[in-house]
Amino acid sequence: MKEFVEYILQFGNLNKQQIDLISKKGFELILHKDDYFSQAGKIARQVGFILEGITRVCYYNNKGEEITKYFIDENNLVVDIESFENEICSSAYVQAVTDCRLICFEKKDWQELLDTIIGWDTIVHKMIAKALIQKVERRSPLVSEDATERYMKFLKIYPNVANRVPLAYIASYLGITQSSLSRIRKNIR
Ligand SMILES: Nc1ncnc2c1ncn2[C@@H]1O[C@@H]2COP(=O)(O)O[C@H]2[C@H]1O
Repeated sequence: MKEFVEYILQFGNLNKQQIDLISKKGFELILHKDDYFSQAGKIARQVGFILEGITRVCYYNNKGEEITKYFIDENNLVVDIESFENEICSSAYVQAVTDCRLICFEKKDWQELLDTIIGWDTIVHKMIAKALIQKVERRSPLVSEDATERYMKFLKIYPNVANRVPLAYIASYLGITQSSLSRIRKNIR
Protein backbone atom coordinates (compact mmCIF):
# COMPACT_ATOMS: atom_id res chain seq x y z
CA MET A 1 0.00 0.00 0.00
CA LYS A 2 2.95 2.34 0.71
CA GLU A 3 3.77 2.51 -3.01
CA PHE A 4 0.18 3.38 -3.90
CA VAL A 5 0.03 6.13 -1.27
CA GLU A 6 3.29 7.61 -2.59
CA TYR A 7 1.83 7.47 -6.08
CA ILE A 8 -1.41 9.29 -5.24
CA LEU A 9 0.36 11.97 -3.22
CA GLN A 10 2.14 13.07 -6.42
CA PHE A 11 -1.23 14.30 -7.64
CA GLY A 12 -2.46 16.21 -4.60
CA ASN A 13 -2.53 16.46 -0.82
CA LEU A 14 -4.44 14.20 1.54
CA ASN A 15 -4.43 14.11 5.34
CA LYS A 16 -3.68 11.02 7.41
CA GLN A 17 -7.33 10.24 7.99
CA GLN A 18 -8.07 10.36 4.27
CA ILE A 19 -5.04 8.19 3.46
CA ASP A 20 -6.16 5.67 6.10
CA LEU A 21 -9.61 5.53 4.56
CA ILE A 22 -8.19 4.89 1.10
CA SER A 23 -5.76 2.29 2.48
CA LYS A 24 -8.60 0.45 4.22
CA LYS A 25 -10.51 0.02 0.98
CA GLY A 26 -7.57 -1.24 -1.08
CA PHE A 27 -6.62 -4.92 -1.01
CA GLU A 28 -3.75 -6.86 -2.43
CA LEU A 29 -4.52 -9.00 -5.46
CA ILE A 30 -2.21 -11.64 -6.91
CA LEU A 31 -2.61 -12.51 -10.58
CA HIS A 32 -0.71 -15.41 -12.02
CA LYS A 33 0.75 -15.20 -15.49
CA ASP A 34 -2.10 -15.36 -18.07
CA ASP A 35 -4.87 -14.65 -15.50
CA TYR A 36 -7.37 -11.97 -16.49
CA PHE A 37 -7.88 -8.78 -14.53
CA SER A 38 -10.93 -7.92 -16.65
CA GLN A 39 -12.51 -9.65 -19.61
CA ALA A 40 -14.20 -8.83 -22.90
CA GLY A 41 -17.96 -9.21 -22.65
CA LYS A 42 -17.96 -8.44 -18.92
CA ILE A 43 -18.20 -5.20 -16.99
CA ALA A 44 -14.91 -4.10 -15.39
CA ARG A 45 -15.57 -3.66 -11.68
CA GLN A 46 -12.11 -3.08 -10.28
CA VAL A 47 -9.34 -0.49 -10.44
CA GLY A 48 -5.83 -1.82 -9.93
CA PHE A 49 -2.41 -0.36 -9.23
CA ILE A 50 0.49 -2.54 -10.30
CA LEU A 51 3.08 -3.10 -7.59
CA GLU A 52 4.89 -5.86 -9.46
CA GLY A 53 4.49 -7.35 -12.91
CA ILE A 54 3.23 -6.46 -16.36
CA THR A 55 -0.29 -6.63 -17.78
CA ARG A 56 -1.48 -6.14 -21.33
CA VAL A 57 -4.72 -5.04 -22.95
CA CYS A 58 -5.63 -7.37 -25.82
CA TYR A 59 -8.55 -8.30 -28.03
CA TYR A 60 -9.43 -10.63 -30.88
CA ASN A 61 -9.86 -9.11 -34.34
CA ASN A 62 -12.47 -10.26 -36.85
CA LYS A 63 -10.05 -12.93 -38.14
CA GLY A 64 -9.82 -14.36 -34.64
CA GLU A 65 -6.25 -13.17 -34.23
CA GLU A 66 -5.17 -11.97 -30.83
CA ILE A 67 -3.93 -8.37 -30.86
CA THR A 68 -1.92 -6.76 -28.06
CA LYS A 69 -3.06 -3.19 -27.78
CA TYR A 70 -1.17 -1.88 -24.77
CA PHE A 71 1.26 -2.88 -21.99
CA ILE A 72 0.96 -1.59 -18.43
CA ASP A 73 3.83 -2.07 -15.99
CA GLU A 74 4.73 -1.21 -12.39
CA ASN A 75 3.50 1.95 -10.67
CA ASN A 76 0.61 2.44 -13.05
CA LEU A 77 -3.10 2.28 -12.63
CA VAL A 78 -4.81 -0.42 -14.62
CA VAL A 79 -8.49 -0.21 -15.43
CA ASP A 80 -10.66 -0.67 -18.48
CA ILE A 81 -11.85 2.88 -17.99
CA GLU A 82 -14.72 2.91 -20.46
CA SER A 83 -16.26 -0.24 -19.06
CA PHE A 84 -15.64 0.72 -15.43
CA GLU A 85 -17.01 4.25 -15.70
CA ASN A 86 -20.02 3.54 -17.90
CA GLU A 87 -20.79 0.05 -16.64
CA ILE A 88 -20.78 -1.37 -20.15
CA CYS A 89 -19.24 -4.63 -21.32
CA SER A 90 -15.54 -4.47 -22.14
CA SER A 91 -14.42 -5.04 -25.68
CA ALA A 92 -10.93 -6.09 -24.53
CA TYR A 93 -9.16 -8.28 -22.01
CA VAL A 94 -6.70 -7.06 -19.40
CA GLN A 95 -4.38 -9.97 -18.79
CA ALA A 96 -1.34 -10.62 -16.61
CA VAL A 97 1.69 -11.18 -18.85
CA THR A 98 3.88 -12.05 -15.86
CA ASP A 99 2.85 -12.92 -12.30
CA CYS A 100 1.49 -9.68 -10.87
CA ARG A 101 0.87 -8.12 -7.48
CA LEU A 102 -1.66 -5.29 -7.41
CA ILE A 103 -3.48 -3.02 -5.00
CA CYS A 104 -7.08 -3.31 -5.99
CA PHE A 105 -10.31 -1.40 -5.32
CA GLU A 106 -13.84 -2.62 -5.90
CA LYS A 107 -16.03 -0.19 -7.81
CA LYS A 108 -18.41 0.43 -4.88
CA ASP A 109 -15.49 1.26 -2.56
CA TRP A 110 -13.86 3.47 -5.20
CA GLN A 111 -17.18 5.29 -5.56
CA GLU A 112 -17.56 5.62 -1.79
CA LEU A 113 -14.11 7.22 -1.57
CA LEU A 114 -15.11 9.66 -4.33
CA ASP A 115 -18.26 10.53 -2.38
CA THR A 116 -16.56 10.98 1.00
CA ILE A 117 -13.07 12.39 0.44
CA ILE A 118 -13.05 16.00 -0.66
CA GLY A 119 -10.48 16.45 -3.41
CA TRP A 120 -10.17 12.73 -4.22
CA ASP A 121 -12.04 13.21 -7.49
CA THR A 122 -9.51 15.85 -8.59
CA ILE A 123 -6.65 13.48 -7.76
CA VAL A 124 -8.33 10.63 -9.66
CA HIS A 125 -8.89 12.88 -12.69
CA LYS A 126 -5.23 13.86 -12.68
CA MET A 127 -4.13 10.21 -12.43
CA ILE A 128 -6.38 9.19 -15.32
CA ALA A 129 -5.32 12.19 -17.42
CA LYS A 130 -1.66 11.29 -16.92
CA ALA A 131 -2.28 7.66 -17.93
CA LEU A 132 -4.16 8.70 -21.05
CA ILE A 133 -1.50 11.22 -22.10
CA GLN A 134 1.11 8.51 -21.60
CA LYS A 135 -0.94 6.18 -23.74
CA VAL A 136 -1.04 8.71 -26.59
CA GLU A 137 2.71 9.29 -26.25
CA ARG A 138 3.33 5.56 -26.37
CA ARG A 139 1.03 4.75 -29.26
CA SER A 140 1.77 7.75 -31.53
CA PRO A 141 5.34 6.71 -32.47
CA LEU A 142 3.87 3.49 -33.89
CA VAL A 143 2.64 5.32 -36.98
CA SER A 144 6.23 5.59 -38.22
CA GLU A 145 6.51 3.43 -41.31
CA ASP A 146 9.71 1.54 -40.74
CA ALA A 147 9.37 -1.58 -38.55
CA THR A 148 12.93 -1.33 -37.19
CA GLU A 149 12.27 2.24 -36.16
CA ARG A 150 9.04 1.19 -34.45
CA TYR A 151 10.88 -1.48 -32.49
CA MET A 152 13.64 0.95 -31.49
CA LYS A 153 11.00 3.39 -30.27
CA PHE A 154 9.28 0.58 -28.36
CA LEU A 155 12.55 -0.17 -26.52
CA LYS A 156 12.85 3.47 -25.52
CA ILE A 157 9.23 3.89 -24.49
CA TYR A 158 8.97 0.60 -22.59
CA PRO A 159 12.46 0.05 -21.13
CA ASN A 160 11.05 -2.22 -18.40
CA VAL A 161 8.90 -4.36 -20.65
CA ALA A 162 10.90 -5.55 -23.67
CA ASN A 163 12.78 -8.40 -21.96
CA ARG A 164 9.93 -9.60 -19.79
CA VAL A 165 7.16 -10.32 -22.28
CA PRO A 166 6.80 -12.87 -25.12
CA LEU A 167 8.09 -11.70 -28.50
CA ALA A 168 4.73 -12.55 -30.06
CA TYR A 169 3.03 -9.88 -27.92
CA ILE A 170 5.59 -7.24 -28.92
CA ALA A 171 5.25 -8.16 -32.61
CA SER A 172 1.48 -7.87 -32.35
CA TYR A 173 1.73 -4.54 -30.49
CA LEU A 174 4.00 -3.21 -33.26
CA GLY A 175 1.83 -4.63 -36.01
CA ILE A 176 4.58 -6.80 -37.51
CA THR A 177 5.06 -10.55 -37.84
CA GLN A 178 7.08 -12.44 -35.30
CA SER A 179 9.62 -13.47 -37.94
CA SER A 180 10.14 -9.82 -38.95
CA LEU A 181 10.67 -8.91 -35.31
CA SER A 182 13.23 -11.71 -34.87
CA ARG A 183 15.08 -10.49 -37.98
CA ILE A 184 15.05 -6.90 -36.72
CA ARG A 185 16.39 -7.98 -33.33
CA LYS A 186 19.21 -9.94 -34.98
CA ASN A 187 20.14 -7.03 -37.23
CA ILE A 188 20.35 -4.41 -34.50
CA ARG A 189 22.63 -6.45 -32.24
N1 LIG B 1 -2.71 2.78 -17.15
C1 LIG B 1 -3.38 2.79 -18.30
N2 LIG B 1 -3.13 3.74 -19.20
C2 LIG B 1 -3.78 3.75 -20.38
N3 LIG B 1 -4.72 2.87 -20.75
C3 LIG B 1 -5.01 1.91 -19.87
C4 LIG B 1 -4.38 1.82 -18.62
N4 LIG B 1 -4.90 0.77 -17.96
C5 LIG B 1 -5.80 0.21 -18.77
N5 LIG B 1 -5.88 0.89 -19.92
C6 LIG B 1 -6.74 0.49 -21.01
O1 LIG B 1 -5.89 0.22 -22.12
C7 LIG B 1 -6.67 0.50 -23.25
C8 LIG B 1 -5.89 0.68 -24.52
O2 LIG B 1 -6.84 0.88 -25.52
P1 LIG B 1 -8.01 1.98 -25.37
O3 LIG B 1 -7.44 3.28 -25.73
O4 LIG B 1 -9.20 1.52 -26.09
O5 LIG B 1 -8.40 1.94 -23.81
C9 LIG B 1 -7.36 1.79 -22.89
C10 LIG B 1 -7.72 1.58 -21.43
O6 LIG B 1 -9.02 1.10 -21.27
